Amino acid sequence: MKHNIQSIKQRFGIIGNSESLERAINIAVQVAPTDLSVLVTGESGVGKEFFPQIVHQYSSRKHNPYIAVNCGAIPEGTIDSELFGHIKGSFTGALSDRKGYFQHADKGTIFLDEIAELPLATQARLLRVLESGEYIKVGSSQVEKTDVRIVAATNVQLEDAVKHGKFREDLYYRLNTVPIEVPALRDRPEDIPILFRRFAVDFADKYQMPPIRLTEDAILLLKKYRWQGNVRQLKNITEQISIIEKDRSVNALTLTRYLPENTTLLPALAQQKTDSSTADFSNEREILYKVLFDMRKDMNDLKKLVYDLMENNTDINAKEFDNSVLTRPTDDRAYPITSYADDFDDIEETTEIIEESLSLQEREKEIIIKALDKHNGKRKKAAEELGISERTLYRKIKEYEIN
Ligand SMILES: Nc1ncnc2c1ncn2[C@@H]1O[C@H](COP(=O)(O)OP(=O)(O)OP(=O)(O)O)[C@@H](O)[C@H]1O
Repeated sequence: MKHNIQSIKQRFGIIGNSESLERAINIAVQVAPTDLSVLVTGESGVGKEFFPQIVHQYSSRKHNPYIAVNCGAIPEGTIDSELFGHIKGSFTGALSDRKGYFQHADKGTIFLDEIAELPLATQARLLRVLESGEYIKVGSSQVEKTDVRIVAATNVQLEDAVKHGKFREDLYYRLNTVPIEVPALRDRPEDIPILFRRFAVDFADKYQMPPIRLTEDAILLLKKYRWQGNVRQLKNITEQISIIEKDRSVNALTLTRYLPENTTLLPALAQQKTDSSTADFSNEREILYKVLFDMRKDMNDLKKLVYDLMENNTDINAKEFDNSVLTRPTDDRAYPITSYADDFDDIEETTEIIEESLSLQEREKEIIIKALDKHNGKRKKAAEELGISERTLYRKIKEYEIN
């Protein structure tokens, strides 16, 4: 059956007309009626979650269960039991028999997100399901059968994980029967303005305000930006601007205040909100991070300028300073420096303080620990409060070795 790509996009709320995105959608629709496994790849925030849904909805399994499992959010100790179930008494706390997702999803589709996070032992169990539909519940010796279509997704290079012995090669080939690559936003800049417009209209609706619009220079800037956090980041920034800016016409200058320097840290914090009550908290923090980043950049520029001037033994006149270096993005005020001698100590001191407080990774770790403490170690709640996805939190916990 031939499906109209526009109606598919409309049905799933997918925005964008780029060839690479449409190609990915077409593959999903074409492979849907078969029972082949599908591996969806692409950077974080590109919209991978639409694809298993397309595969399910256009398959003969569409009236049966669709179960999405975030492998990265389940602790290693319980993942086998979650996926395959367990029998009563198989471990402390196993007070009764439990069905696993593979049993629940029988005759349907299971979406295994963040597949690279699966421990090797679980990978072996999964391979068996893929090859024969068989699995064994934790603590049991009885072989069970299931009829499940598997769609997996990952934002890491599985080939690398295979090379490093973290992912089974046989499982990789078995999953990768049909690969779907979802393009990064920077590789389809033509989709950026239309995504922005749609999000702007959606947030205008949500917050009962007129939609924000971009000026020409702002559109150019958006298209040039690297979007490490992809569509999720674009959506998040559109939301921030929609809430904060009174002037609904947004130019490039305004926009720069919301575009973080490209770092690995900020996109992680620029995740989609899950709960409106957490929106203010995380927005505030993101803005604070951005201000700190901008301040550090300004201070470094300033330091360099002062050292250069010192070295050249030049007579310093504040008026000769480039105002952009002395302008802080928070309020657009210039901070005039009247004499080098008077201010150099202050600058050094301030730089030290700022650099200290700008050990952002430390700060991030601290914030994560606080959020976990506050919610008695409950990752779901902590992730909600932090405005990041549970799997991002899981990754960060591992990265920072938080116990
Ligand atoms: N083409 C698109 N049109 C509309 N919304 C999109 C599009 N792509 C992504 N989004 C939105 O961006 C956000 C992130 O998408 P999604 O959760 O699918 O990303 P992902 O690729 O699964 O990322 P991760 O690997 O971090 O899980 C969601 O709110 C999603 O609705």
